[in-house]
Amino acid sequence: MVAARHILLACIVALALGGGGLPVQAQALPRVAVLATGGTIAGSGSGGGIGYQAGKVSAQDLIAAVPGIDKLAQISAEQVSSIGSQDMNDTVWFTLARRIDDLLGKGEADAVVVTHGTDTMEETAFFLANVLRTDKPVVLVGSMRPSTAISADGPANLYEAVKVATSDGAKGRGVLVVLNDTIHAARLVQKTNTTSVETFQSPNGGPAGYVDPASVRFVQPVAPRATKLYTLPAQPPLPRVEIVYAHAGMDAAAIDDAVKRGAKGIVLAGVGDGNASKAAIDALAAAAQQGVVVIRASRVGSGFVNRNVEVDDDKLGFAVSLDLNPQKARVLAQLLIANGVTQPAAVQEAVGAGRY
Ligand SMILES: NC(=O)CC[C@H](N)C(=O)O
Repeated sequence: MVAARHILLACIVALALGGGGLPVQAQALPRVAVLATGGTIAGSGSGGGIGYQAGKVSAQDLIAAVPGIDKLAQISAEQVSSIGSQDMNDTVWFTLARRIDDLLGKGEADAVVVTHGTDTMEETAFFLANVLRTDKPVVLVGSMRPSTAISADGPANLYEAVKVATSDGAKGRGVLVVLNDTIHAARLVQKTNTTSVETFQSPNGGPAGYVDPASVRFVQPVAPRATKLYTLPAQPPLPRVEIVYAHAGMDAAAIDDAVKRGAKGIVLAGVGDGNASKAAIDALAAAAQQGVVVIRASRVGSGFVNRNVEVDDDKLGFAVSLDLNPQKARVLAQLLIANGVTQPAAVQEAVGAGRY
């Protein structure tokens, strides 16, 4: 009773002082670590021509080119690599994942922004989404025009990425991609146009949200965290998983060769609903019989790949990628195999378990 009265009194005092009764403390800006990997956002050309080199501008210079970014957050910058993302690899991925978990896990930063080339950004985003222990905001950002281009889109995109990373709405959403005023979830995002600034789309669910001068607006609910997080081996590389691209007149050669090269997994970038010629399906079935993880995905670019429609996945020992495109299915297969998950039913369950 006495305790209850004390609490009541404390509440009344707090209410009386609130809204002006107490000195207002200037709120410290959130701390955002920018980890730079290269890409067109750090690209530089000689001017005039269309050519440029990715990954030439340093992390510090990228940030210096964004007016007002220091009003959004206390920014720190680290150079993780200086590559076009066509050269992204397991070594950089391991470094990124460990550094991000360190920065956010030890409370050295409140959010992380990764600058990255756009070609493989969706793969890095999906990889990080499946291995990071932290649930604080991690935002990948890039650009379609180099820093020296007319109307370079990098500075605006970087500004918006920091704005999203520090927004309340980003909390609990895991890894996001921000470009062109649009926010995408790591699982759904895809590069869909070779050169356009609105290249990133989420064809199987739509964007997570939008950024405008006034706000960061999420239009999708916060999805539950991925049920499984994968452990990285002590050292790269991840297990070898190859993508085989289906086409009219396909024979078994590419699949048989992948098995001979020692692939532990094969992802079919199938026609239509993850389909392929009889010769290719037979070769995949033989690979699955030998313990190779086989995931049927699609080269189409949108839509889900479904089980047991034209292909008897149950009988042949295949998993299907659902909404994952071939390049993301490949990353997941690598992580699964590295974590000892190779049975078709367990692979299938893992494909469906991620965060949207
Ligand atoms: N627009 C881009 O970022 C593509 C350039 C480069 N190939 C990269 O992915 O890094």
